[in-house]
Amino acid sequence: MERHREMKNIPIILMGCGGVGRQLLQHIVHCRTLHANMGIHLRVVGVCDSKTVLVTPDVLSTEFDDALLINICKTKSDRLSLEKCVNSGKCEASPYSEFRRKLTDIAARLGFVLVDCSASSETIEVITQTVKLGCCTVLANKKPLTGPMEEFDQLFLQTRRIRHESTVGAGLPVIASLNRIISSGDEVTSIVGSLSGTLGYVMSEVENGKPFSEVVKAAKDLGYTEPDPRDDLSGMDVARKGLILARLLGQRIDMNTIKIESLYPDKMGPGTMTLEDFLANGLPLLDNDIKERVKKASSDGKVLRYVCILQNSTCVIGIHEVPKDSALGRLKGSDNVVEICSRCYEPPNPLVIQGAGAGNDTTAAGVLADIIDLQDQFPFTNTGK
Ligand SMILES: NC(=O)C1=CN([C@@H]2O[C@H](COP(=O)(O)OP(=O)(O)OC[C@H]3O[C@@H](n4cnc5c(N)ncnc54)[C@H](OP(=O)(O)O)[C@@H]3O)[C@@H](O)[C@H]2O)C=CC1
Ligand SMILES: N[C@@H](CC=O)C(=O)O
Repeated sequence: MERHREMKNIPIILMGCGGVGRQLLQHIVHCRTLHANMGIHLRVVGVCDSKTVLVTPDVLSTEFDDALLINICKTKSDRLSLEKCVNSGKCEASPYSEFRRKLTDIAARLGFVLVDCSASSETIEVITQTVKLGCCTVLANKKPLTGPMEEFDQLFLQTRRIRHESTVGAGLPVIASLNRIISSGDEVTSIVGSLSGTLGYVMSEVENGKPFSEVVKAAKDLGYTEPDPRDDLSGMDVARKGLILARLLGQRIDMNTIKIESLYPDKMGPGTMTLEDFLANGLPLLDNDIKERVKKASSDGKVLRYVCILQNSTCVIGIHEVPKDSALGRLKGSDNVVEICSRCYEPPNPLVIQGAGAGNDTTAAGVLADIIDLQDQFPFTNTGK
């Protein structure tokens, strides 16, 4: 029997074609049948990186076909320019300087989901502009949510059109769970967690006797770290997650109110050392100190974990010695754990969310689920079979 089904076409423009962005495009291609059965078609009409913007010639009627999407992934993973894809499908390339104008032009004609898989602090303006024009946004990038409070407020004026699950805990349902608790009037009293896949992995590997410098490089190769792993080691990446959670709880705070412990000295920072120099020469200088801290903790039956504590309107971030048999102490690899205490989830029985907290696959899966979650913002466009 023929089943007629209403379909939704959801146009997508992707910013950032690195590990997460490429994986997202692959997930979109692999999920075609699943999404078709759900009555959804994800129509990618634009992709950009830091230098080039690719868009379809007519965003109202054309889209990147799957062969082009796969070619974009291959081109970027071979570290070539997106311009190389122009001959392999229906698309036009422009320099990044035209990006903002192009996107706002498109947004005036077509509602789309602007997906931010970059690690840039410069995307906030175009996100806010297009959302104002009626578009939706999905973020893996934490920076647009962790700038000045006014930027956050501006963006969240359109809260129904914003999803950002992957900004905390990668694909884990941390934001969704917290939003449900908040919207039910259940007052959150604390959130304690190991929120960095990189630092979780690093701490559990140094515990096994491996040198700090080696495991940081391994975390980078596994796709857990930020583009510059110092963003993880400085605690900034965790601080951004802490700030996002705090702001969701209604705290009107900025990054400068968060107490952060860095795992490297200022003199090894991005302002003074190149990334290459840091990885080759800076990191090994930190091995001994971490080894000694691991040894000391172990002599007390404890292990080191990099922890974020949100309590009494403060956010504190740094290394703690925790019992080996605690929820934090048992963490392995890149897993995150988040414990939320509230009236309904009173200590010692918090709501616990645990699982893979970094990696391109799980992060891109979180982004894709967010896109699908926005389907109600898009009309039925045709009747398919
Ligand atoms: N990896 C993980 O486990 C997780 C990552 N995230 C977040 O996902 C985001 C992406 O991470 P990842 O894929 O690992 O990062 P990558 O460094 O692999 O990729 C970043 C991409 O963004 C592009 N880019 C840089 N600046 C801009 C800009 N101004 N406009 C558009 N694109 C730009 C880069 O372009 P070019 O190729 O030209 O350099 C690159 O393609 C980050 O914000 C990260 O914090 C969140 C949760 C988990
Ligand atoms: N670098 C981050 C990636 C996810 O946000 C981490 O290690 O957790």
